[in-house]
Amino acid sequence: MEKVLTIAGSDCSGGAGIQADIKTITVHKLYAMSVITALTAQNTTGVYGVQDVTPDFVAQQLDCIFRDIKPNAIKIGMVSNPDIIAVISEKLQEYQGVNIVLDPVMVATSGGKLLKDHAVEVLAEKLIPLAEVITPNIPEAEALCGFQIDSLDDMRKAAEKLSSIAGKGILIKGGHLFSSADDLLLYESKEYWFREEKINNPNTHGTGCTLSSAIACNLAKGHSVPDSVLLAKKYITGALRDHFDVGKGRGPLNHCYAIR
Ligand SMILES: Nc1ncnc2c1ncn2[C@@H]1O[C@H](COP(=O)(O)OP(=O)(O)OP(=O)(O)O)[C@@H](O)[C@H]1O
Ligand SMILES: Cc1ncc(CO)c(N)n1
Repeated sequence: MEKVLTIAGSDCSGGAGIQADIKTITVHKLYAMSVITALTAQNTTGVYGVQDVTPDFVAQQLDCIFRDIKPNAIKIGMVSNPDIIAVISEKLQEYQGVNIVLDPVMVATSGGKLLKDHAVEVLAEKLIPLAEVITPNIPEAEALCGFQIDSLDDMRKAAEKLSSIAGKGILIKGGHLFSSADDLLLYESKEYWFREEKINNPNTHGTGCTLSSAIACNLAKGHSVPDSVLLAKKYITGALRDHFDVGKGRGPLNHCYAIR
């Protein structure tokens, strides 16, 4: 059985972060491991507290995993601050981590900040180049490339700009744009569009975490990058179509119905 590691923050309400990743990896019938970068006190209505793990303890968790069980793919989510980013970058290079999918998490669906402002440049310099695929949503892509994205054509321009800092694939998620949920992958200078109708479901807490860990699962199974994104897009669309409704705010996905 392939092993997938998630390096991310904990969401105590179970919708995003480590919890969403472990559910996704398990539904893909793979073995899940986790390195926790931060504890968050959050639920479907907001993020109420963040407690970062020390960089040394993040390093210790990574050492324990890589000295014992080598992951076939790695998903990186919330990384919180520059020191945590630096340590993850060093360790992934030391242990030659493969199939790295980086979700540059900055702000939660409910609005809470999950990455310090001054950490964006460090993320771009130290982690983004190591990734097989990065998966920014529209606001994250705007923060990384420095201009506003209002159209599918702007998504294309942003992907091209990001290809100068990203190692390989760039997937810009269109979930935050108007009426469609079209995602654009730029991989090996080729464009792939993954088009889906926008589902009228306000419960999108954890969609980004789930999509990136599903891509990591598919890479671990040996699929190509474009095929991994296609399968992950089907997974997320299936989970959204279930119209699961938990909590008082922007609710989570139902992983039990993502693959039928
Ligand atoms: N209402 C929707 N209908 C269909 N697909 C959606 C919808 N909202 C998001 N998606 C899809 O879900 C995936 C995640 O995109 P999104 O832009 O929501 O990520 P995100 O903002 O990083 O998520 P989060 O921060 O909530 O974890 C993308 O494939 C996107 O197209
Ligand atoms: C821990 C964590 N990671 C990522 C997100 C983004 O959805 C979130 N809300 N919480």
